[in-house]
Amino acid sequence: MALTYELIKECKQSGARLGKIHTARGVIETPIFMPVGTQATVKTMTPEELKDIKSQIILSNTYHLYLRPGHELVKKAGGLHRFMNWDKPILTDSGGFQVFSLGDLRKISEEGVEFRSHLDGSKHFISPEKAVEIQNALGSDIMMVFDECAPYPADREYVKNSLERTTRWAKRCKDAHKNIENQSLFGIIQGGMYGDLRKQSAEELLELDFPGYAVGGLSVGEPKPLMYEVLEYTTPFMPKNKPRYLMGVGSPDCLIEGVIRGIDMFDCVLPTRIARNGTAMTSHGKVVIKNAKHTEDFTGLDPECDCYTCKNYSKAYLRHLFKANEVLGLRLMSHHNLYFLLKLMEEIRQAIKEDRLLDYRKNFFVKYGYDV
Ligand SMILES: CC1(C)O[C@H]2[C@@H](O1)[C@@]1(COC(C)(C)O1)O[C@@H]2CNc1nc2cc3nc(N)[nH]c(=O)c3cc2[nH]1
Ligand SMILES: [Zn+2]
Repeated sequence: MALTYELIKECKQSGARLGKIHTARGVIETPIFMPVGTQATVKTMTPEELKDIKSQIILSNTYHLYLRPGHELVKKAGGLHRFMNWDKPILTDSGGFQVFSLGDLRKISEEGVEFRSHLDGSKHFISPEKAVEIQNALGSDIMMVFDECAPYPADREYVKNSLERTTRWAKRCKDAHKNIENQSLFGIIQGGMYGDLRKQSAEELLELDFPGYAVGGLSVGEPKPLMYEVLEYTTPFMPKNKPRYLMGVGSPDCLIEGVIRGIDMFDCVLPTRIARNGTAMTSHGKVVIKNAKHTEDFTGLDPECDCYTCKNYSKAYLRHLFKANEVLGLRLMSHHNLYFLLKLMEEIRQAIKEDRLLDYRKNFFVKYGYDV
């Protein structure tokens, strides 16, 4: 079955919306946060634990899985869902961003991108057609077109040429993605920080009629207010009846601000990455567990969280695990951070239902310690 989006409700106070994405592997309630499982695993978490915290969909990466273990091997294993024992939806990023941010010595041409692997320096070439072939082998439910995420900052002429090539690549991806049942290909809007170029990219890609669209080229080091401004300008050009995905975001404030500006889907390595460094996102802001002040703090990580970690372990114990380099510390902190963001999205969905999203934002920001 082809992926469809059901618009349930538009928020009266903002651009936020409540929706459902219907896929062959189940329904995804939006707005949604997607835990990142770059190399076919959401680091330290089992699929059962991900289900326990109500993960509806996870993200994996074409670039990484192509380099290791190889998409042909994953295909032989029965596809990515079978390989990693995850039977819910998977979205794969196309490798465009990773090639530019991780690969080395990359050479870009109309044909595609030549780059050296960040693993062993071996030379590789990925074209739009190859990116589709890899994602088809992986069997992800949502595939992304092969695009160029323009660097930040970048001059207008570069961004314009880059977005026009990304549109040509998107067409090639669409042509290569024929008759692939149960795998939907999303377009990615580029245009850097230039409003008129964002409009041009959106209009060109809408002509290709993808079942969903992402906003790319953001969360690349630009100030948050600039990201919000570009979003504000871009989402109105995106179809109302299709999912809108903001790539690489993120932090609690950006998730709320993104939803308010009409975004339905988010992904970011942030919650799991900072967890492994010992930082927790809690209802009252960040907690850096290795801080000495937690040495004899026998209370839970977050008094308002009912996750497994917060119900069963103290800050003192978590601090001990991190000081002792115990793997359990990474697992418990990752569990909490993912639970925290997934619960935030659930509370945002509820606030949209009850037309109180802006009040929710204000209360959350005050408690978390953000500037209101
Ligand atoms: C690469 C890694 C680990 O993911 C984080 C983090 O580093 C980093 C690197 O620069 C900072 C901001 C410091 O954070 O930004 C990543 C999260 N931002 C992001 N992910 C994206 C993925 C994308 N994929 C595609 N196909 N196209 C895009 O335009 C695109 C844009 C994106 N923006
Ligand atoms: Zn918790």
